[in-house]
Amino acid sequence: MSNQSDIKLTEVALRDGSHAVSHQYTVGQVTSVAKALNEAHVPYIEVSHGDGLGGSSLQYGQSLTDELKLIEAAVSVTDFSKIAVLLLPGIGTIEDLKKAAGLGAKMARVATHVTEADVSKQHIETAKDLGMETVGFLMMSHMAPASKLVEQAKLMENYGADTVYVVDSAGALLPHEVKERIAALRQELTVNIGFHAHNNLSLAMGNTLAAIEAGATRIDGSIRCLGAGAGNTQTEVLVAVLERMGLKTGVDLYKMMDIAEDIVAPILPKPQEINRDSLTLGYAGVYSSFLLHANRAAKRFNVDSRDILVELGRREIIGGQEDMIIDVAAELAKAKAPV
Ligand SMILES: CC[C@H](O)CC(=O)C(=O)O
Ligand SMILES: [Mn+2]
Repeated sequence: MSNQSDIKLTEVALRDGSHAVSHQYTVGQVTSVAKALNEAHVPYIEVSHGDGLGGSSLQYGQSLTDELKLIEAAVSVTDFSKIAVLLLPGIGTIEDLKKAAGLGAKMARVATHVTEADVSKQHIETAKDLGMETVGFLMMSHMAPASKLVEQAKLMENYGADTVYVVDSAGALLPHEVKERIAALRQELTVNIGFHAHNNLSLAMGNTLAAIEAGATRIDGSIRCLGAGAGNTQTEVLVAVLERMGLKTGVDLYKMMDIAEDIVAPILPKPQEINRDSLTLGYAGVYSSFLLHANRAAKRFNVDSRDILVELGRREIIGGQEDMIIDVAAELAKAKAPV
C-alpha cells in the first residue's frame, strides 16, 4: 500500500468515545485499540478525556484512568500512527499540553466555540513551539454562517494552525450547509481543511462526503461509531466508502473491520444507535452534555426534555451557560400551567 493518501483520517474513539463510556477507559483498552489502529495504518489517533486535556472533573466527568497514562500507553504501541490530543482553552492548560508533548503526543487539536477562535492563540502557538502539528477545531459550527467561520478560521490559520476543522458537534448540519462552509474555507484559507461529524441526524457519512467534495482532506471518524451522541462518521465504513470512490486513505479496511468487531464492540456499553436522545440533540442543535441537565430539569418541572432542548437550541445557548437550562424548564412549566 502506498504512503500517499488523498484523505488523512483521525480516529477519535479514544477521545470522543470517552463520553460514550463515561470516561472509564482503562490502560488495557487504550493499548489494545491503539496498537491495532497502528497496525491498520491509521495516521492519527486522538487520546484524551472526552472534553480534552484536563477534562477529568466533577463538572465534566471523572476519568477512571489519568489521561496522561492513556496517552503514554498509546504512544508506547504506535510506531506509525501519531497520537493527537484535544485541548479546550479554559479546561486544559499549557502545562497539560507540555506534559502530553513530553509523553510523545505529536498533534495538538485546539478546540473553541465557533465564534471564539481568539482564545486559541496561546495554545496553538505553544503547540507549534513544542514541535507539534496543530489543528484549530471550530466546535458547534452549525451556529455560525460561512462568513463568520472564515473569519474565525483565519484567526487560527494566523496563529499557526496547520489545519482548521469545521466541527459539527451537535450533528445538526445538513449536507448543503457543510458544503457551503467547507467551500468557503477552502477558497479563503491556504491550510488544510478538516471535518468532524456527529451522526445524530444520520447524516455523518453524507456530510463527510459533502465536505470532501467541497475540499476537506482531513476527516475524523470513530470506529464502530464510538463517539458522543450517536457517534461520529463510522471510520471502518468510511474507509470502505472512500475506497469505493477511488480515494486513498492508506488504511487497511479488513483490519479496521476486525478491530471494530473484535476489540471495540466489546468495549461499548451498548451498541451505538440514533435514539430519542441523540436525535433530539441533532434536531435541536445543542451539545450532548446538555442532555443530562435537561433530563433532570424535565423531571423537576414536569416538562418534556425535548421541549427544553429545542428551546435551548432556539436561544443558541452554548457550553458554559448550563444554568439557563433550569430557567428554560421553569418558563416552559409556567407556560403549561393552567391560568
Ligand atoms: C466538549 C468537547 C467536544 O466533545 C469536542 C467535540 O468532539 C465536538 O465538539 O464534537
Ligand atoms: Mn465530537
